[in-house]
Amino acid sequence: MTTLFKNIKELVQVRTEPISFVSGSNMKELPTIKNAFLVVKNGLISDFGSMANCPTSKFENVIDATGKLILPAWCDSHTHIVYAGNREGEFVDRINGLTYKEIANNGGGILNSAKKLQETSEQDLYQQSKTRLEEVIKLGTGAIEIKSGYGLTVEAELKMLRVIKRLKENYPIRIKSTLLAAHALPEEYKNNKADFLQLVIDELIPKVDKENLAEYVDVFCETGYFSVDDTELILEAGKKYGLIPKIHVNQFNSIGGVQAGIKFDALSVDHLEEMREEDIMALKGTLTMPVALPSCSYFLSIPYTPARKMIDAGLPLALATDYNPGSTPSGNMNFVVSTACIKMKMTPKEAINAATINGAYAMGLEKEMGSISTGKVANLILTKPINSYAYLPYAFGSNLIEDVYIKGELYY
Ligand SMILES: N=CN[C@@H](CCC(=O)O)C(=O)O
Ligand SMILES: [Zn+2]
Repeated sequence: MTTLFKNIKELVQVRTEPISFVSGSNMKELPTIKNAFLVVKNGLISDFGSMANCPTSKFENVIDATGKLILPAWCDSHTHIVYAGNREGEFVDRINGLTYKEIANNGGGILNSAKKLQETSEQDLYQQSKTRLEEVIKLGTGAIEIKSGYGLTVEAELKMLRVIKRLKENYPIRIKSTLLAAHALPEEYKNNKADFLQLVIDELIPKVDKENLAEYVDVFCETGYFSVDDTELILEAGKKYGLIPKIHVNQFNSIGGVQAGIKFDALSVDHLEEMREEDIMALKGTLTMPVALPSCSYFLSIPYTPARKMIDAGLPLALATDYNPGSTPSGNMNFVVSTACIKMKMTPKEAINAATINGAYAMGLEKEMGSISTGKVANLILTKPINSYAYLPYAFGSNLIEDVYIKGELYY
C-alpha cells in the first residue's frame, strides 16, 4: 500500500540525519518543511520534501492536506493504563482537604487500586485497558510504555503484564512493557519490607523473564515507599535478567533516586517534580533521559518539573502522561504538551521535541519513531486546518487532531 500526503501546510519534526534525542539548546530547534509532501510505503515513511519535488507517479491512496499540519505521533513513555476501576472517590476526598499521602496512609491510593485489580479477571482487565489504549491512540499517541504495579502479588502482577502482552499483540502501535513490582508495600508486608523485596527478586522477576513479559524494571523510589537501597536491590536483580531501569524518582522528595538511576544506567528517570541542583548536575552527560509528567503535577497540585532549569543546564527532557487512576486519570498527550508550555515555560518547539523524539528515546524506540525520517514507522498526526504548530499548545483543550495514521493506515 502506498499513500501520498500532498499540500501539507507544514511537515513538522523533519530529521534527515539520525538523532537519538535532543538536549539543551538543541531542543529549541524543530525542523519543518512548509508546503510539503510525504510518501508512506508499507507502513514506513519512504519519502518527503517540498511540494515542488512531489512525485508524479501513481499512488493507491492520495490525501490532500491543504491547510493542515503533519507531525509524528506522540511517544508516551510513561503510563499505567492497565488498571481496574477508578478512584474518583479519592479525587473528591482531596477536594475536601485530604492529601494524597493521607489517602494512601488510610489504605487508599495504590493499595486501593491493587485490591480492585486483584479482584478483576484478566479478561475484564483487558477490556478496561483496551478502551484506554484506543482512546489515547485517537488522541495521537503512536507509541506507549505501560507499567505493572497495581498487582502487588506475584499472580496479579503477572496478570497485568499478560494484559500488556495481549495489547501488544492486538494493537498496531508500539507498546513497551515495564515491571513495576515495587510500587507500594502490600498490607501483609507492612512490617516486613525485606520479605516483599525478596519475593520480587526470587519469584516475580524470574517468572516475568520466563514468560518474557517485560523489557524494563521500575521502582517507586520515594519516602514512605521504597528507599534508594531498596531501589538498587531491585535494579540489580532486574539487571541479571536484562531488565533496563526506568524509575519513579523525586516525585515528592529528592532522596537520591536520580543518582541510583544513573548508577544503574537507567534509560529514564521519571517525575522529577523535586529537583536539587545536584540532581540536575548528576544527569549531565549521561544517557539517562529525564521525563516530566505535567498532568500529574496539574492533577495533584504539586510542583512542576523545573524544565527551564534543566534544559538551560543542557539536559534533554521528555514529556509523558503518567496515565493512571490515582495521580493522573488522563492519557492526553496534547494536554501534556500544552501544560508543559503554559506551566513549565517550555516553548512549543521544546515541548514537541520532548513529546516525540525524546519520548521515543525513553522507550528505546528512537530508531523507529519520534520524527519524520525515511524508514521510520508512519505513525502520524494530521491536524485540522490550523495556522501553525504553536497553535496546538496554545489552544489547550481543543481537539485539533483530524486523523491519526498508524503504520500509514487511518486509525478509527
Ligand atoms: N507515583 C507513583 N505512581 C503513580 C501513581 C500511583 C497512584 O496513585 O495510583 C504515579 O506515577 O504518579
Ligand atoms: Zn507513574
